[in-house]
Formats: sequence, C-alpha cells, structure tokens
Amino acid sequence: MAPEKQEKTVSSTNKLTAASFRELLERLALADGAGEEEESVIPKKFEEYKFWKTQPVPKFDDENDVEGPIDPNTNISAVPTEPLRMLKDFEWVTLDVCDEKQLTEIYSLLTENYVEDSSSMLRFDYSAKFLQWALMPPGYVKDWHVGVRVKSSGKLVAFISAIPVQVRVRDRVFERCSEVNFLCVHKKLRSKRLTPVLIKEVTRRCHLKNIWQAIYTAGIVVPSPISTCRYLHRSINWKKLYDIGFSPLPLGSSEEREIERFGLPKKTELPNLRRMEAKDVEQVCDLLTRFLERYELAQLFTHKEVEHWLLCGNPVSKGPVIWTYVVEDPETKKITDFFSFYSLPSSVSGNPKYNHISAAYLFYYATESYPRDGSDSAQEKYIHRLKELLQSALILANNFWNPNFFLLEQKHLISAIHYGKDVRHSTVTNHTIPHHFHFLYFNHPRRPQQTNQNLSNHLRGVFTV
Ligand SMILES: CCCCCCCCCCCCCC(=O)SCCNC(=O)CCNC(=O)[C@H](O)C(C)(C)COP(=O)(O)OP(=O)(O)OC[C@H]1O[C@@H](n2cnc3c(N)ncnc32)[C@H](O)[C@@H]1OP(=O)(O)O
Repeated sequence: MAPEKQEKTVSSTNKLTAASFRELLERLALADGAGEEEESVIPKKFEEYKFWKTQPVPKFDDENDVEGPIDPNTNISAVPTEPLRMLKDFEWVTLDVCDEKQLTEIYSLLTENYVEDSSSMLRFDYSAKFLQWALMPPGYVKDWHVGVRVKSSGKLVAFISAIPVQVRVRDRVFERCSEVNFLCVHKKLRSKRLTPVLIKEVTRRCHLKNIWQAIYTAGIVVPSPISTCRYLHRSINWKKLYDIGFSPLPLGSSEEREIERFGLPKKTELPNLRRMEAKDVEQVCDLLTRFLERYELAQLFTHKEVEHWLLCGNPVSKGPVIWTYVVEDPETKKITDFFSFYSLPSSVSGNPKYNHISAAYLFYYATESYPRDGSDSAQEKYIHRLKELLQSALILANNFWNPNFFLLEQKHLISAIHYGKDVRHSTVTNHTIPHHFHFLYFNHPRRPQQTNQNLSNHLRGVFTV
C-alpha cells in the first residue's frame, strides 16, 4: 500500500558509485526469478506475533484441508455491547464522515500519519472527498468509523474503519463480510500496542452486525496472507519523479530519452470510448460480474455498489475521485469494456521544489474479450485488448490532471487472484512492493494462487518496459 519509491536511483548525479553499484548488483540478482523470494519472506514466526497468534487466523504453514470459517459464527447476544477498555487519557469516538469538521480531522490524521515509504519521503494524501467515497458505500455502517481521541484536548490520534462487502471464495459466497482499511495511529503513539485494541474494537462492532469474516490488506506480513500483490508504477511525468528521487535514471539512458520513453499522445485511439453514465450501471455490473467469475476470490457487486464505486454520485463520470470509461458498441449499444482509475496523491517531504506527486491508480476494469478458452489466440486477443484499454486510461488520466505516474495496484484484490493459464508470475521487475491480502477467520487450505502481475505482464507493450 505504501507509495514506495521506484527502484533506487543509480545516483542522483548519474555517476555510479561503488555503493550504488553494489546495490545495483544486489538488485539484479534479486530481479532474477523476481519476487518469489520476497514474497516468501516471513519476518517472524507465528508464535512471535503476540497479538495475531491469539486471533482466529491461519498459521503460516497451516496444512488444514478444511476450507471455511475458522471459528463458527457466534451468537450476537454473546458480543459485548460496551467498547473495549481504552488507554487512560484516551477515549473512543465514532466519527461522522458527513460532518465537514470530523472528516477534516480524519483527513489530517491520515495526511500526517498514514502509510509512507521507508524513508518517510512520500506519504499517501487521500483527499477528504476520497475518504467519503471510500468510507460511505451503500449500506455503510457509521459505527464502523472508529476513532480515538485524547480526552483532554479532543485531538484525534487513531482511526480504523470497516465497510460491508460481499465476497466469493471459489464457489462459496460470503454475503456478510467487512473490509477493514485506514488503520492509523499517530506517530507519537506508535509501538504502544494500540493497534490490537483498535482491531478488536472494530471486530466487536462488526460482530454486533452479525459479521464474522473480514478482508484486508497490509504492507507488512501478518498471519497469514492468502495472496500477495505487487505494484507497478508507470511513470508519466518522468522528470519530476526523477527530480524527487522516486524514479531512477537507468544505466546507459539519458534524461531526454526517459522523458521521450514515457511520453503519451494527446488523443485516445480506441473507438467508441466514452465516459460512463448512470444508464450504464446495469450493463457494467453484469460485465464486471461475469469478468470476476474467472477469479478464485472476488468481491460481488450490486447495481448500487457499482454506481457508488464507479460513478461516485455523478450522473456522468467526471472525477475528482474516480473516472470510469466504457466502450459501447454503436449498433447493439452493448458495453463491451470498461476501465476506471482514481486519483490518490502523495505528499513529498524534504524536497525544495515539490511537495506533492499526483498519481492515478487503476481500479476495476472488465472486457468481453476475456479468454473463453485456453487457446493462444483467445489469450492474445485478450492481451491486445487490455493494452488498448490501459493505453487509453493512461492518456485520459494524463489529460485530466497530468498525474506523475499511473499505478497498477490491483488492490481490488480480487482482480489480483486469477486462476487458469494467465496467472504466471511475471518477470516484470519494475519497482513494486509486496501487498498482502488476508481473509480473517477463514481457512484457505488451498490458498488462491500467489498472484498476480498478470496484468502488468500483459502490459509491457503499453509501458515500453
Ligand atoms: C469479523 C470482523 C473482523 C475485523 C478485523 C479484521 C482485521 C483487520 C486488521 C487490520 C487491517 C488494517 C488494514 C490497513 O489499514 S493497512 C494500513 C496500515 N496503516 C499504516 O500503515 C499507516 C501508518 N502506520 C501506522 O499508523 C501504525 O504503524 C500502525 C497502526 C499500522 C501500527 O501501529 P504500531 O506500529 O504502533 O503497532 P502497535 O504497537 O500499535 O501494535 C503492534 C501490533 O499490531 C500489528 N500490526 C501492525 N501493523 C499492522 C497492520 N497494518 N495490519 C495488521 N496488524 C498490524 C503488529 O503486527 C503487532 O501485532 P503482533 O505482531 O504483536 O501480533
């Protein structure tokens, strides 16, 4: 999840120092067979997770052959109705995301304390509008926007949230699940074991709504990922990213060459592409649902949810949070493809020239061109279509607000988990960080495929990598 920097710059002056050369060699060694080692790294043993070992999650090496909830669902009447005990001097609050002032408080907490790269240079800067979009899908539960305030000053110092989702794992549908996100503890309160308390409290509040399974992602490994995902950044404004120290200047290249390499045309070439409108919701929902059937783990969407996630309250898609485009067959009026991307800037610290980078993140997409059989020609057609769609997304994002990079996140995990022929681990070695997906309280004897890079693999053409 972190806005990690791309592969380290060889050197800001383009000179290869001994240290940077060593680093380069290390990275080259790592690049071979990419990622597999990274993903298998488990930082500590299960027993050393003081909190997580007490939770109903699978151990790293669980060989359990029964698939399904680890704990049978408990009677709601057994769930405590009072919040957990909070540390002295602090108190629980439920935040009202519709209230400007409270929304700004969440925004400020996250802007100053949320996910950042290891050198604290880049930090996610979710806008207040984005937070409303992310926290208020259809059926959202106000009680799941959980905060902690300092009693004396009222300052918001921690946050955790959940939203309702429906998830399918292979053939089994979990109609009542939650997705936990935006866990954040103020920097000054770190390492005080507040996180387990926040997690237990949001869990209690989910239980009270008769929800016993949750899905969530983390940049660190906690027991036990059901899948991992890696980011792929596609630079757009390469020069700015280079100036900030985010993007490297590859050996043997020049600034001019890199700028040209990442340049984009002004106009899209894909015929019949237009903004998504409210009238498309039904068709887009149907296309997405069929597209996601190919995945072992997928979120299920109602029409209302599609409307929320892809239009964000607009009758015609227009940002400023999410942009969605459809391809409509002019004769049949059938939507054959769609893609969406959202805006998520990061703040930059310690740079004299820049204090922000803007970024577009790939969100959901689907196409009728997905392979119906395992033939090479079907696969090729699919890859070709994905490239066309992504090239269009890049151009449109660039035209709207000139983001500095376009990020294929595939958070929506969901699309990260494929089965079938197209899930081979990619050899794309662009900077990415592992992104671990978890399903709490659920056994995965046969874990869904270690993901993904499926898409980025297909998109090498678009990315000119
Ligand atoms: C049925 C319904 C169930 C609902 C609940 C489902 C589960 C939801 C799970 C949450 C999904 C969140 C999804 C997102 O939002 S992922 C985004 C997480 N947020 C950030 O990275 C923002 C910046 N960082 C911070 O604010 C803090 O460093 C955080 C809050 C992350 C940790 O603060 P701090 O560094 O001060 O730690 P502590 O002393 O309080 O606590 C230490 C314990 O916390 C465990 N830890 C640390 N980081 C994470 C993490 N990202 N997921 C799960 N566990 C984590 C850690 O292993 C240790 O436990 P153990 O190793 O001893 O066992």
